[in-house]
Amino acid sequence: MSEEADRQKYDVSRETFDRLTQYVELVRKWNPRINLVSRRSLDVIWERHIADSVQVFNLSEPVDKWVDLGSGGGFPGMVCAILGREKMPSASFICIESDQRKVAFLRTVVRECDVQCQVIAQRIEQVEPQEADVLSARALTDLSGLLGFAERHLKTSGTALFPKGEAWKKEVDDARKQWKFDLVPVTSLTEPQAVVLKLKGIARV
Ligand SMILES: C[S@@+](CC[C@H](N)C(=O)[O-])C[C@H]1O[C@@H](n2cnc3c(N)ncnc32)[C@H](O)[C@@H]1O
Repeated sequence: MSEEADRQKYDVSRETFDRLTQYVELVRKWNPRINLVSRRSLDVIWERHIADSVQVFNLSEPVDKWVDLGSGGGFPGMVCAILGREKMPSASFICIESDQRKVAFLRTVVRECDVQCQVIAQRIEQVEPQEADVLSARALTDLSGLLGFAERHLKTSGTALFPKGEAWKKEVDDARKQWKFDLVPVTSLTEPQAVVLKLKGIARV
């Protein structure tokens, strides 16, 4: 596919596409040292990680504050911050990550790609409550664990966006023993068995 077709597929400006391209290059450069994504998935980084993150971003209305937990190499949080510069210019984006090497990577991306994103280098449990409008997290922990983090960091009226693999229904059943929430499972555009769980009204049972 040509670069222009790719850009149109993600529906972003030339400037945003260039930032994403620069970010992908940094992931490729740092990956052998700190394993940001699996080596295999590096070959399909656009289809697997960028597209996965773009679809999370596209599930949100414009908001003021977006917080991504356990951001690792920046999926989906850093991609959302890059898209947000163009599409949600008044939003602030925050990535929370406790691994210092990954934090160093994320801060390099912020600097070199000129992204507006705060990187908090602490454990999620220790960061002061964030009152986020949107909370995202991919590949961090099971849904019950994520809802515990949402209780701390998501506004009562906020939305959680959690990509999940094919075992998502079991995670939802388990979580319902302790939590109530309104759920919309959105079929993943990158993997037909996977979903992005969109949750609101999260509260303990
Ligand atoms: C499996 S990786 C997923 C990274 C990224 N979200 C992705 O999907 O590519 C999980 C990340 O969460 C971070 N993490 C795990 N527990 C954490 C905690 N309690 N506080 C902050 N970061 C945490 C790890 O350091 C790791 O980078």
